[in-house]
Amino acid sequence: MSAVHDAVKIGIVSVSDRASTGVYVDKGLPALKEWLTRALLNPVTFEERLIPDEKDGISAALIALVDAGCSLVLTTGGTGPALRDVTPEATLAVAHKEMPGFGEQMRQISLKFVPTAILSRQCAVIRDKSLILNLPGQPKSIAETLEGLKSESGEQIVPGIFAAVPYCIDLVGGPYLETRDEVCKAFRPKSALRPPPA
Ligand SMILES: Nc1ncnc2c1ncn2[C@@H]1O[C@H](COP(=O)(O)OP(=O)(O)OP(=O)(O)O)[C@@H](O)[C@H]1O
Ligand SMILES: Nc1nc2c(c(=O)[nH]1)N[C@H]1C(S)=C(S)[C@@H](COP(=O)(O)O)O[C@H]1N2
Repeated sequence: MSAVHDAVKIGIVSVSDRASTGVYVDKGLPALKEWLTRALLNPVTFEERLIPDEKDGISAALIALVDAGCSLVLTTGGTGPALRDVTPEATLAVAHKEMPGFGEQMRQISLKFVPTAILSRQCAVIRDKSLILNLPGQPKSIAETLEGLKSESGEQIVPGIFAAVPYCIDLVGGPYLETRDEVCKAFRPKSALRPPPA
């Protein structure tokens, strides 16, 4: 498997005052790893951070992960309206480009799960050759936004945002990400599809 799929380094960042100080056990990093391992065929190396809701510390972690070669960086937590929620500000502070479609689509998807979806200010940006994506803090929101909503028979009712992630990473010069269709069917234009190995 690993011979035919590009290796990828992914940064995962859980932003939580309480989990980072041990008030509760962090469920964000395990949920991110579980979903990404299930969804991707590529061999993945994870770079993990569990940090408090501090803007400068979050920005510094994002820069360090991009500089370490992470093609994709996912954050969870700190996207709401509370005073301490500053993950979107910290993300925008390191942006070279904003990718507003991801935040818009994630809020649309999340409305299928919770009426408070619009309280998340989650955003996505490009920095160098990396895509940085904010997800809400509720651990269950990770699979909800990445994978979307499926019926009991597995039929996709609302597509998750991860379907657009592999092509986005192609466009910024990153590795060729391939997904398990039953978890998340990635979309690329035909002209961008890599021919299967002979
Ligand atoms: N990293 C996490 N691990 C486990 N549960 C979490 C985590 N982050 C959030 N949650 C759960 O989701 C709820 C809402 O998350 P939210 O990000 O709003 O937390 P918060 O009120 O900002 O506090 P904190 O930053 O201390 O996690 C929390 O009350 C908690 O039950
Ligand atoms: N898919 C999904 N999106 C969600 C939620 C959720 O449970 N599932 N929670 C909402 C709530 S209650 C809040 S306050 C905001 C912000 O959450 P955060 O501050 O933990 O990032 O995300 C929203 N988006």
